[in-house]
Amino acid sequence: MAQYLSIKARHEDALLFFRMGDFYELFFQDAVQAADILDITLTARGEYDGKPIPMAGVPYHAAEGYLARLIKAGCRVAVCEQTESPAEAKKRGSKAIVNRDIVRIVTPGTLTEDALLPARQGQALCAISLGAGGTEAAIAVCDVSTGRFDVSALAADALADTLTAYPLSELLVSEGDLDKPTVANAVAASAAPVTFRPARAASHISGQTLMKETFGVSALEAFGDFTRAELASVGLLLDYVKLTQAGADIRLDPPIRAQANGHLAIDPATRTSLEIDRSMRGERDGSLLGTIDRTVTAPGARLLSARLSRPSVDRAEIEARLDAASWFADDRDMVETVRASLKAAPDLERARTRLRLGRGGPRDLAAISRALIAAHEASTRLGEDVSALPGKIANAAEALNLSNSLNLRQLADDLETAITENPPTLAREGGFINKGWDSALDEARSLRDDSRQIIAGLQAKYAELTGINALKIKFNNVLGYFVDVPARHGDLLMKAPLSETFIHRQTLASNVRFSTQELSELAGRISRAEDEARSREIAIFDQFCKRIEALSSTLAHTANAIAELDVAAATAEWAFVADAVRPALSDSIMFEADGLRHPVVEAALKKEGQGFTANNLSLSATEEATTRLLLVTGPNMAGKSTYLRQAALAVIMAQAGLFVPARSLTLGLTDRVFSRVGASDDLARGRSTFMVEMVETAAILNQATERSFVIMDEVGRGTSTWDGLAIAWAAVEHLHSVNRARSLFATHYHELTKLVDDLPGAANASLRAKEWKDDLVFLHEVQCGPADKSYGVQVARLAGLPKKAVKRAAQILKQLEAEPSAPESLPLFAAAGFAPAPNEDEPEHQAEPSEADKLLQQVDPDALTPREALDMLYRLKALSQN
Ligand SMILES: Nc1ncnc2c1ncn2[C@@H]1O[C@H](COP(=O)(O)OP(=O)(O)OP(=O)(O)O)[C@@H](O)[C@H]1O
Repeated sequence: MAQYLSIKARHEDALLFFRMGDFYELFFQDAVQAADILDITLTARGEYDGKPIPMAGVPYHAAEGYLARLIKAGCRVAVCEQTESPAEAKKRGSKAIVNRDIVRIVTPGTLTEDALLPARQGQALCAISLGAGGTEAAIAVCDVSTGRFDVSALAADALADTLTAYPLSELLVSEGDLDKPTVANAVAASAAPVTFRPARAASHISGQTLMKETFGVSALEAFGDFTRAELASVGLLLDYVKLTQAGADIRLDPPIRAQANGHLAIDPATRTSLEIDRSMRGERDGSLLGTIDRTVTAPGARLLSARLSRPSVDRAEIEARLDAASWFADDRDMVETVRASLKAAPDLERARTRLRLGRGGPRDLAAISRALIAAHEASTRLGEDVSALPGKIANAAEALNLSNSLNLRQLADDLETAITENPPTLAREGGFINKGWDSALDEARSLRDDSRQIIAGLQAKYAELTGINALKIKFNNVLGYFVDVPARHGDLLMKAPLSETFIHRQTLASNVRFSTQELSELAGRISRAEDEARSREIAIFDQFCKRIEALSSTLAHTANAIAELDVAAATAEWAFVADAVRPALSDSIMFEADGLRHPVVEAALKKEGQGFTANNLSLSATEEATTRLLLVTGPNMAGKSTYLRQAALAVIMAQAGLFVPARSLTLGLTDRVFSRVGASDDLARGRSTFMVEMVETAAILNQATERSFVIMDEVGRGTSTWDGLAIAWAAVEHLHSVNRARSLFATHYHELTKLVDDLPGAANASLRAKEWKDDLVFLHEVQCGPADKSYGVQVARLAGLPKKAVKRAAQILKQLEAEPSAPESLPLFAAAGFAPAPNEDEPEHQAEPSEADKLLQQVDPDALTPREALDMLYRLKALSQN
């Protein structure tokens, strides 16, 4: 208990997994909490302060599953192992306790086990740090399971957007930054578990020191010119990795400095509403990624996911990705052969990292060998002449071809020869090295096997000696090898002369067990040979780990090449299936789509045997007279949202370097995509539906630039009609005249369609529907010009509203339409020649009080006689007419 308590005291914030033999035990409050989460038995062991100590335990060989559940439930787990064997402890005295120490702290952002990680998704542990002025920030992001490590500097108010572009599993924040609004905002937007760290961990000095230490360099220039904030974020990150790895060396690849503004910015609300990698229900199914992902390797799947989450703004990079995909798209057979080879490649990236971290096993060695062989095979399919291939494929072909690296070839060959077909997860289980690889191992094994043979022979000899045919030689963990006879023969062996050979060990209800001198000697020989074999195997395993560590950066390169090739082939494969094309990129600010479709809606309709109607869209912010803002109207359910979303998705896919579902698309590179689609409460952050809608609208109107792409759906519907209409009206004008972004604006306010008369860059489009025999038929076709009406009541009927209610709604609608105060007569529309939105930089004009105002200010109504009041009214009327 003293040992337990001293270790626990250092890890108050984590559940302590205290290794005792074959179990991890938890005590006190930890036990109560874990028993509750894991649904395991809570027992008690010993006493502390006169009270029983609550205890719960999990078997070590099944610990991964339990760990996964605890992490999912938001816990952190400190794993405490026995750092010596009981035999070693005994050397210090018969009562000595085995030494124990923390070997690792498992947190949501530092997982490496396959069982604990989704294979097709990365995990990002991210540290954020603010510069001294509070406007500059930096983030350091790593994936402990693959070794990737990125650092970037950015504006503080871009933190939230950037964070949500990563598959964030844990966010590290310095306690010194706790009260900064930009940080609080980023933390709230990220929705990942947050770990607060002492401010001293986030110093640029600590960042410098740790980085030098980790990568064994004396100067950091080789990695780039880091800002103070970047170094501080690196310090925060590396300090935490070190802490959770309990002093083991940090094993990350050298940092890649992501370019500031190197990505298409997508804010968290847009990300969610466009369902890029998660559907609204939080699942991968039904998201864009879930629909288009045809990768066959785990690193490929993670790369595709990263590209969709962080599309590029670098034209050369996007073109290079598209070149690679196009090369495959021209040759379907090539796609099939390469994918077939890659399919056999296990997750090299994570296997490599587990081995580097000392958490790997023989299965990871086999994974590396199989991945290298599969990758080599894929590279040979790409053709002899690498120079004829597009850049990315040529690079991958060279990296994967084992003939280009003697060391890798040797490693792959050796692993293939040495490691058995189905090796165990843990090296100490043994039996994973093939016969013929190591003569000392073979010798130990044959000694063991020979002795086993002799033991098998002993059974026949003893049966003959005793005349007991049912005599057996068995083995268990308590007695080791023993002679087992049915109970009725027990006495015979316990009496002379047989009792001289057979030594009684155990009497059970139906059996009696004995040992013999000869058996014990043989058992000793077997166990020594087994120990020898095991330590030989572990030594061989360690040698392989060292070779892998030495080749670590080459292997990282191989894993990247596998991912690149896989994504390019998968893009082409999806293009075949979905009839997608390569987008053309342009420098002018345009969006010209012919026959554009929504990949997810189309796939869903296809499953039901229905077709999807493709539509065109042409926007350009380059020239004044062309349409940059399209007002989209149409009945409910006509396909407005789908039309808007497919355009935004096409921008994202194209800039991710993927093909787009269209007959053709030309896209002027976009700096940001904004989407305000549908509204939901964000009660956790104390925001009502309308508030959320306005916050998102504000973000767009404040930030969208001429290079941005904006879709806005039904802005203003969360409040009263007139307020909503007024807000929508103002938003359209602002988008058109101030932001000047390429925009699609869907609305049910038909009054807005008149705006195009005054806004030269705006036009109307509508989705067609036909009334047919009292029914409504949606054509899903976009046409020029505004829609005639909403058909809301018809849609309500389709949705199954009670007949009585539908009838009543139709009646009310008729009345409203007939009333003189219908929207057409609103003052809002009288002012059709709407003045341009006031420029924010200019102070708003303060009108002088009018003569009538001045007069009114002097009047005290209570002091007036009725006669004077009437006079005053005449004077005011005269003044106002002047
Ligand atoms: N181009 C299309 N081709 C075929 N079906 C489509 C198309 N667009 C939309 N749909 C179908 O119509 C349904 C409704 O589309 P959507 O949500 O875009 O309509 P909406 O006009 O935005 O409706 P509301 O105004 O009620 O929000 C979709 O779920 C889809 O099944």
